[in-house]
Amino acid sequence: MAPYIHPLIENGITQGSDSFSGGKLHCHCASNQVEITLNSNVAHNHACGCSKCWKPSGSLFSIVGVVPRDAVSVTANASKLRIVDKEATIQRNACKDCGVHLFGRIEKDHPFKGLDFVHVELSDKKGWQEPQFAGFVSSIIEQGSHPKEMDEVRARFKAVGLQTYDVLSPVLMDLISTFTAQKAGIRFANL
Ligand SMILES: N[C@@H](CCC(=O)N[C@@H](CS)C(=O)NCC(=O)O)C(=O)O
Ligand SMILES: [Zn+2]
Ligand SMILES: [Zn+2]
Repeated sequence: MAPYIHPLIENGITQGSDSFSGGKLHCHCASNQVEITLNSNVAHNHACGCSKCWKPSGSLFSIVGVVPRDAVSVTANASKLRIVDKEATIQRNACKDCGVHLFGRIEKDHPFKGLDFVHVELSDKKGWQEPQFAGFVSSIIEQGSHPKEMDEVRARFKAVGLQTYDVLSPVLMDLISTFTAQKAGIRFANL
């Protein structure tokens, strides 16, 4: 059986709009949905195969992007949110009833602090940035995907025009290493 990556990929990638300025995300509860409002489009939207990012049922990957945390507000049923793992770098706020992750936030010193991680399929609007690449691809093996299926998974991404990486894209890896270098006292001119 062909690997099922994620609805935003399997239903055909919809290109985002440059003028799109955000919308509301809802959890999967039938009533009293948790709602968050984003006053921004996402950036660095990508498929993530890691075990910690929320995936819709039947999908091998999560699709996750970032927004400035100032652009995120919880606008309904905040009392249903709980942090999945308080020790994790990304504190993923999930609905305690349906399990959907609404937003992930970084509180510790980190290159991506200030950005919240969100899943745009929780919105019914169009215009969100389309997925740009796939990261943490090999991590799906840790959740039970057979190692021999990996060629097929990577080929599926390639077929829809997305590069695959086993950590993050070069742009994001460079951002992380730049932050680490600066922490160690290295100064770069003209960044
Ligand atoms: N192979 C590990 C990778 C986990 C991982 O490092 N995830 C990345 C991508 S979301 C991360 O930045 N995690 C930080 C965190 O979860 O707090 C897994 O699948 O659990
Ligand atoms: Zn819910
Ligand atoms: Zn992840």
